[in-house]
Amino acid sequence: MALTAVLRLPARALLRPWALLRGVALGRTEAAAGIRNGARRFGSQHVLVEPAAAAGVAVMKLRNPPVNSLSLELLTELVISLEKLENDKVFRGVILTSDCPSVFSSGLDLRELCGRNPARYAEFWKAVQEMWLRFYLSNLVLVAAINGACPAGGCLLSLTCDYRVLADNPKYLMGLNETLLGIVAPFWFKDSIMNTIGHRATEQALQLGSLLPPAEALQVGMVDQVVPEDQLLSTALSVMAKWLAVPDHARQLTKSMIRQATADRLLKQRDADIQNFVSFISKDAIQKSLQTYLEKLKQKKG
Ligand SMILES: CC/C=C\C/C=C\C/C=C\CCC/C=C/C(=O)SCCNC(=O)CCNC(=O)[C@H](O)C(C)(C)COP(=O)(O)OP(=O)(O)OC[C@H]1O[C@@H](n2cnc3c(N)ncnc32)[C@H](O)[C@@H]1OP(=O)(O)O
Repeated sequence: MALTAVLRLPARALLRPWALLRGVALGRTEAAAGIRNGARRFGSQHVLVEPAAAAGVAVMKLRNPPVNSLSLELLTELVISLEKLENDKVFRGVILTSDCPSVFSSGLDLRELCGRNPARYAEFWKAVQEMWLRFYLSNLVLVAAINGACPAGGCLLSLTCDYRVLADNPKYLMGLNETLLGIVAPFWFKDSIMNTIGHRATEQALQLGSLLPPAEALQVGMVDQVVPEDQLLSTALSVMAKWLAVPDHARQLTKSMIRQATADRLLKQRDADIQNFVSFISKDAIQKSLQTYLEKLKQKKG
């Protein structure tokens, strides 16, 4: 089912997440197999959601091969999937991870930032904002199990989580590298990282566009734990158990007390932020810079 068709579905369908997601994305056979096995397994084209072994926990996997770039479709499906889990009283926590080998997410889809018209840029940026706001303020416990490279928008997505566990692999670099592309991380990207690693570390990481290997990401506080790759999911589940031992209402109000002010800064100026983005990204110099970066990425293999 096309994304536009999903968005046209009636509101009551959106309140019945599993029916919707099953219909959206799984072929009849796969959906039937999920029910037959007694394990409900749901998904959309780019997001797979399955219950974890632990009660009340879902695993949400990004699957937009090859590198989980955050396209308009993936961003929209992420938000819909999270909303479904929030509306399903069964779930209290989500482990966010990748279904693509060696990449958690390559960040915003660069094809969304190049050669599009202003209306499309605006639509895309609104979806980026929405993803950040919904994940950052989610009342569920979100644990990122980072099983691959995590640059830029991928890092932002992980920063919305309550806890980050990174698999120990020197190739799994993480950070907000926007300056290296000749672009500027917006204030709410900056707020997200500054709330996590502090003022001084942000000054360096953001200006230098640092992509840190696991040991350095841990040292600076960008992640909370680094573990061998084969222990990533079990560690995420242990962390989740600890967080879920706290009564939801007390934890949720505390989370909101800490995060709402940061979210409000964007909420108060969403439209201005979109206009700012559209005008910035449409500049010839910025487009040239992004095209050059994309070309270099493509030539890397050759
Ligand atoms: C005054 C102004 C004030 C305020 C500013 C106002 C507004 C703000 C303006 C802009 C803000 C924008 C914020 C942007 C955030 C972003 O997230 S931009 C994206 C940044 N991402 C990256 O830099 C990562 C790039 N990718 C990689 O480094 C690597 O691909 C990888 C380490 C993730 C994986 O490496 P490999 O496994 O080796 O895979 P390949 O490199 O071979 O890639 C495979 C394939 O995928 C394509 N690709 C990679 N990343 C992206 C991407 N992000 N988007 C689209 N496509 C991507 C890559 O080109 C390859 O394509 P093919 O060659 O196979 O066609």
